Amino acid sequence: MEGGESKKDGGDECGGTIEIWLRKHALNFTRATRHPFILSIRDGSVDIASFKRWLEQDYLFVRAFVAFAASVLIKACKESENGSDMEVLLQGISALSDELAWFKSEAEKWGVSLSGVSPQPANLSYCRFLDSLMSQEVEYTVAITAFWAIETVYQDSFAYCLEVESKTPHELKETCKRWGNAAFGHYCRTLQKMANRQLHKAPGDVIKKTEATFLQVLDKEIDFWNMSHG
Ligand SMILES: Cc1ncc(CNC=O)c(N)n1
Repeated sequence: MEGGESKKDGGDECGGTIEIWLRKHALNFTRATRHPFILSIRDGSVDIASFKRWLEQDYLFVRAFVAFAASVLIKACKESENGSDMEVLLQGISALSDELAWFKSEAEKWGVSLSGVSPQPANLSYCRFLDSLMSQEVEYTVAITAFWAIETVYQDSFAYCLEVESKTPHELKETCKRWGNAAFGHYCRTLQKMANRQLHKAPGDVIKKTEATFLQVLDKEIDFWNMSHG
């Protein structure tokens, strides 16, 4: 621990609320980040049709995620103490712009057409959930924690596919690096500190609501991976 700074603001790497929840809900977190689809990428047995299905659906998801990210940014702007949160989120949105461009070029590479894709039920359900979190009534604490969880599931999942022992096919390395790279890992840890800081000063009912939302994100992510089975 470096000095008292991280303790005071609730950003404690081992004792923050988020770290407690990650231990308490380790089974759910593992289900979301070690899904059979991810394991199949990591061991090289991945079915390319599954990968293409995931790519199509995730492109649609990310378009909805941009709107959610913008809503989190607005909440951060309204919380006067969160000047630096606003900057982190703005950078995140800027990265999503590159990400949409990446989806288009990746789809072309795989001969996938993104224009005719319709969202699967699990995707629709996840997008509706994001919509519900965009409401003005949803506290910044709830929204920033959901945002952290959504980004972190991808970071943790794809970083696992890049570990030295992994047998991830060469053609999928780029995809894994998109979310599994060290800079994205750092971004997720920054989001985690932001969420912890909010939770540190939140009233009990908001903390409860945030924990339930975190668990909902994990369930939605599992359902999303399940779509790749077809
Ligand atoms: C279903 C899902 N969850 C998280 C992410 C990662 N965030 C933005 O890209 C994603 N692309 N898709």
